[in-house]
Amino acid sequence: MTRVEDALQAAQLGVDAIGLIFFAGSKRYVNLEQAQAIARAVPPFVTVVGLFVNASAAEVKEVLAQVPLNVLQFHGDEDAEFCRQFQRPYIKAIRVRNTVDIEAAAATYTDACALLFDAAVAGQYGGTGQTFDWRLLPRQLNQPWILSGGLNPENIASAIRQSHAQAVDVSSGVEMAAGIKDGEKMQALMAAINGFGLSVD
Ligand SMILES: O=C(O)c1ccccc1NCC(=O)[C@H](O)[C@H](O)COP(=O)(O)O
Repeated sequence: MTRVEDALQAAQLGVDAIGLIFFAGSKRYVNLEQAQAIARAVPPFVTVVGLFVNASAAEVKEVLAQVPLNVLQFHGDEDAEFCRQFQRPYIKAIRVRNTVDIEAAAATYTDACALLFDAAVAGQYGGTGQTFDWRLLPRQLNQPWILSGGLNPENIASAIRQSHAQAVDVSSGVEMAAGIKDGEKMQALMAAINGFGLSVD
């Protein structure tokens, strides 16, 4: 989310969480002022996730001091020791190429509140709009996990059926332009997943 109005509409549609990207290399980057406005505007029952890519600990702490984030999401090459130092639950994003990536992540980020499985696209960390082979996903994992990567109103139901995901994370699939959400697409996505009873970010 980069705009208060998009975050409010998502909250109205019933999402469980919204994400704010503090990675300057993203088209969806938000500065501290934007982030504060969005985080303060959303209702208290919507989890505000702050997303970082290979930031320094000082950068993460600076954001935490100024923006009320509930959860941190690390989308780069951060190790578990780095991720667990901030007194916030954390999500570790994994760019999936094969089942070994998933098994290694589950063995490494044991204290993550969730693992997020995303598409692996060379030279990009996330928000790619690309799907990956959902058959690689585990039937059972001793950790909550989130399906991500190229999800949109058209493929979301099939993705959930095939992957058995209990939570999904969607970005470009509900946008009209990078960082600008499309209200109709968000509505269509939520309608498509209605009935699955899962978490949406
Ligand atoms: O969205 C970005 O611009 C981004 C850039 C760098 C790292 C992560 C980024 N997004 C993180 C997300 O959690 C996205 O929702 C996820 O990658 C899925 O994106 P999409 O395939 O566009 O739905």
